[in-house]
Amino acid sequence: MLSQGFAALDEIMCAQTARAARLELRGLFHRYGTRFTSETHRAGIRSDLCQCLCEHEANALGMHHTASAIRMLKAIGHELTRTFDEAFTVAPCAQIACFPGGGTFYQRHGDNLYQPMDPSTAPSGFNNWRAFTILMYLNPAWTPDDGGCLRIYGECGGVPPLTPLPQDTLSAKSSFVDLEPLAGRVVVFNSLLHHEVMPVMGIRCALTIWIWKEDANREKFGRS
Ligand SMILES: O=C(O)CCC(=O)C(=O)O
Ligand SMILES: [Fe+2]
Repeated sequence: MLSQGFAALDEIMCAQTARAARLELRGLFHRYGTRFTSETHRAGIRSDLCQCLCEHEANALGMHHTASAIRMLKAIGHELTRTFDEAFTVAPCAQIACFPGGGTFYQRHGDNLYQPMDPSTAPSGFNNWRAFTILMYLNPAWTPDDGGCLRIYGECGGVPPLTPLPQDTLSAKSSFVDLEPLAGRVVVFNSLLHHEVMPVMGIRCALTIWIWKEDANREKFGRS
């Protein structure tokens, strides 16, 4: 994974449980809408319904399949971070997200960004302290007509996980892979890698957990 910056693991959760978790997510959004700010919607960056949800909150809401999916993602996160010497934290809560179809999308972005600065004005640094993104998809019977592939661009800086990427790997010309959001599929990638959700025609649900790198940015960015 470290040489290319991402990995996909299939059938980590059985299709039945993924289907049940997806129903729970859809039920939650149907009942309560989303607490997530619509800033990013207004700016045309993303058009999913999305919010933060912890395992205990999922259980309290009776979303037990979702809770077990969050637990699974966190366990994968803990396994992954055990393989590094550096200090990482697995975020306590997940992001839950459903794209309602109709061409909804999440435009190309990095979950973290490295901003090289002129050293005479400001230190270079990362935008936040996400190191790895771990996603699980919950979409049984997904077909190519449903769209919604996760497109991951470019190459990764490899070890250590937050090695800045050369800027040209982030250019529009960089190569990409498309991964379908299949039920039970887990995708892990370096949070610096650019990625986007291609136009979604079906209803596409996913859970995300981020792994944080403990560093000076922690003070700057807080625990969000
Ligand atoms: O759902 C996906 O495949 C990716 C979502 C994403 O990029 C994000 O929430 O930052
Ligand atoms: Fe992202």
